[in-house]
Amino acid sequence: MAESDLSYMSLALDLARATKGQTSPNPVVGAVIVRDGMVVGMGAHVKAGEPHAEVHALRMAGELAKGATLYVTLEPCSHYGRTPPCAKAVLEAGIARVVVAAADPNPLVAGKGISLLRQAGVDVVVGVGAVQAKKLNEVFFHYIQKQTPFVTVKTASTLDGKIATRTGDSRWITGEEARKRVHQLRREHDAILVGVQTVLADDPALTAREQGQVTGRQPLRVILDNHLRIPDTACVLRDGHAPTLLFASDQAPVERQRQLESLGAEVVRLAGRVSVEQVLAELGKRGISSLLVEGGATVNGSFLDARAVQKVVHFLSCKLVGGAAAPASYGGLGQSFMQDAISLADVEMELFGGHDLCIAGYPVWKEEGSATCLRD
Ligand SMILES: Nc1nc(O)c(N)c(N[C@@H]2O[C@H](COP(=O)(O)O)[C@@H](O)[C@H]2O)n1
Ligand SMILES: [Zn+2]
Repeated sequence: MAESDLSYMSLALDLARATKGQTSPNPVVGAVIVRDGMVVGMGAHVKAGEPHAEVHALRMAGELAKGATLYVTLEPCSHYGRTPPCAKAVLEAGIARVVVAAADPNPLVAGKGISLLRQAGVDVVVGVGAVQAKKLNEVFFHYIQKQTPFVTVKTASTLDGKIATRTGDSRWITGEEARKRVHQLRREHDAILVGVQTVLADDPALTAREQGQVTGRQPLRVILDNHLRIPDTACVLRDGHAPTLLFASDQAPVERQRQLESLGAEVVRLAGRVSVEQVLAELGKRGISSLLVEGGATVNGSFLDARAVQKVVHFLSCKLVGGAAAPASYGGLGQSFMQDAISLADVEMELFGGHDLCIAGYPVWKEEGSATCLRD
């Protein structure tokens, strides 16, 4: 692999990274076209339904694309979706060499883009920057294969593992810098989920804010509420910043559902008690590819017990509150033995404001789980 291949791919990865959070359910993709050592075109996929990264780069390069090398972070597509196939456009433009970071796991593409190019005589190299490209598109890779959202559980606790004091006070565990990062995380997700207990205790807005202002794309707000106990006055029903979806049991009062619908909320009734598996299947059907769970101990524990967590983002604040009755980040059944503790892989740490440590990693699941109901 040539040194220059890595550096041009790194530019393509930067272009893709810049669009994080705005292309769902599509991947983030960057493309760079190089001819005789000069960058003659570049582009990124900006929004689902709009042209793919390769098309933007080809348009910029124009005639200069002939005989050039295309660096692209995801395999050029071969299918007619919302837009025509990029592999065809690459061939028509006369590109001589294509360097791909990662193959596309979309079953409609899955290697066909690469084959099409190779069959037409284009020199194709696959795997340059693959690790970074796959991580950048971890949401897309999960969703396109499972059809359920990639779940990130975000929690904040004190150093002694508490998410609130014994009186239930939880504002604020972390400082402003860490909270800024949480709003960025919210903006990058399609939906954000809490349980009704969190709404009753904190009345959160569940919006993505910048300097106190609700700006940009907002996640769908999802509340797990078996008995429809959410009050009419709840911020998520009143502020109009984003739609609110309530998951309830089919035993919940029909009259209450009507009242909540008249306030603009959507209610989905599920057979029996609301389960993590049912919620994820329903959100997946609605095209929600990423879900940020910001629940209390019960909801977080339910996701953990269901083994339905792809990523953990934990803010650890250098504070102690003590109190045997003060709740911890994850309730639920939990593990009986330390040897069954769920380890995180690919752990990354970042310090915010000098006192809040953000630990992010990927739970390693040893086996498949079974249906887990929410207890409230
Ligand atoms: N190589 C590549 N570049 C892009 O810029 C892309 N957005 C994709 N996406 C692939 O095509 C599917 C979406 O197609 P439409 O936007 O509906 O036409 C997406 O699922 C990926 O497989 N690929
Ligand atoms: Zn394409």
